[in-house]
Amino acid sequence: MAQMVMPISLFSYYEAVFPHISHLSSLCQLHVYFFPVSLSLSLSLSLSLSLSLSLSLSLPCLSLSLPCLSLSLPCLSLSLPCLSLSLPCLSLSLHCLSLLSLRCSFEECSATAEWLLSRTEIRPLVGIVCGSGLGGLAEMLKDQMAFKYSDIPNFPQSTVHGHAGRLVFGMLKGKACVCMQGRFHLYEGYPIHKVTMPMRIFKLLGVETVILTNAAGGLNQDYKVGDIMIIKDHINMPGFAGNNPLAGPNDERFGVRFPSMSDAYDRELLQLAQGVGAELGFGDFLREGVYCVLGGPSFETIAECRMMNRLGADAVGMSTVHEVIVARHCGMRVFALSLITNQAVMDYDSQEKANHEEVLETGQLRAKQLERLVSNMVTHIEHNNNDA
Ligand SMILES: O=P(O)(O)O[C@@H]1C[C@H](O)[C@@H](CO)O1
Ligand code: HPA
Repeated sequence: MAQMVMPISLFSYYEAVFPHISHLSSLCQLHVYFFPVSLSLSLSLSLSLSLSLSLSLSLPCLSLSLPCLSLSLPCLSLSLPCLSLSLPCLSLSLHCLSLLSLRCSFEECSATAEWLLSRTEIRPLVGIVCGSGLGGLAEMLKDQMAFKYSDIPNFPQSTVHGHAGRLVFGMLKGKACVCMQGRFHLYEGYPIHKVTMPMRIFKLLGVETVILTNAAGGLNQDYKVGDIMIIKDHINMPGFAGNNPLAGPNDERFGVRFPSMSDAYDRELLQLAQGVGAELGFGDFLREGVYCVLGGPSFETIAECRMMNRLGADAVGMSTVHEVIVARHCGMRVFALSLITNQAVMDYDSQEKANHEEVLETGQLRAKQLERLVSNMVTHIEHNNNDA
């Protein structure tokens, strides 16, 4: 009897059972067949073992699945085949797929945080993320203890030039800090949960305040290359299409299901930055504005830049917003800065073209001022936990 391959119904099936898995297709290959009996086999590789048992009822146009058991053990590398036997109307399947690791679960983040805490005595209250070409911020830390991303369990790897790929613990003007010398971007191919996972690790390390920096293209016609823009708000373009790092089941141990974002950028920290900037004599190039994130890696078209500008964005980039959402979700205070490394091209007569080399060069030109602004701010930030 003819068998019908139903890959689409397979993915809806899996999304019903594991709604948090958005990158399943890249991990395993499965076939679903209708009619008398079907057998399918799959293999999955991952850093954690997860076992799930589901009961599913399949009719030609209906597939109903009930997860019965779901178990995951972080930090164990194992791959097991999955065997599923289906009968026309009723099927019972046991899936030994390493799927839950994709979520960056609480257990996985805790394991990473514990791994780090057991290797350093520094208990950071401030977490810093260095944008493209701004890794010099990490060099300001005294009594450093640095870990290569490739040595940290569950941590993604930096793949972009200008992002060194080191997590540096140390003291900045007497305050314990941890600094990501290199961040992750959607365009590197990481699932959005993985891009933002370091924020949850920051939280579990004890971080209370996150300072994020990035390189961005200036959309506001008053901005000049080299300006530093304090981010007062953002526009999450990928979020409009449902690409939000909090999509999927919510783990209340991190935060609430529906976090507010109207207070994403801490207003006291914003005021503090204005004050510190004025004291340092940075008034001429210190701005305050709205950052718009796109997925990248292609830079924007002229029409896209004009559109974003009309929507109220002052600068455009490819990062930060996802991290901010996750940091706020788990209750950390957020302050963020964009260095305007290039003018976004808004005019069809212009010969300018955005390019990564220019981004890195401008980073070098303003690096020292940006470092002074951040380090002076850190000295003034007050924390609940002052034992560190
Ligand atoms: O990590 P950030 O946002 O600073 O990096 C920006 C966006 C792209 O990754 C890159 C483009 O030059 O710089
Ligand atoms: N667009 C997007 N991301 C960027 C830019 C830009 O012009 N400059 C630095 N990062």
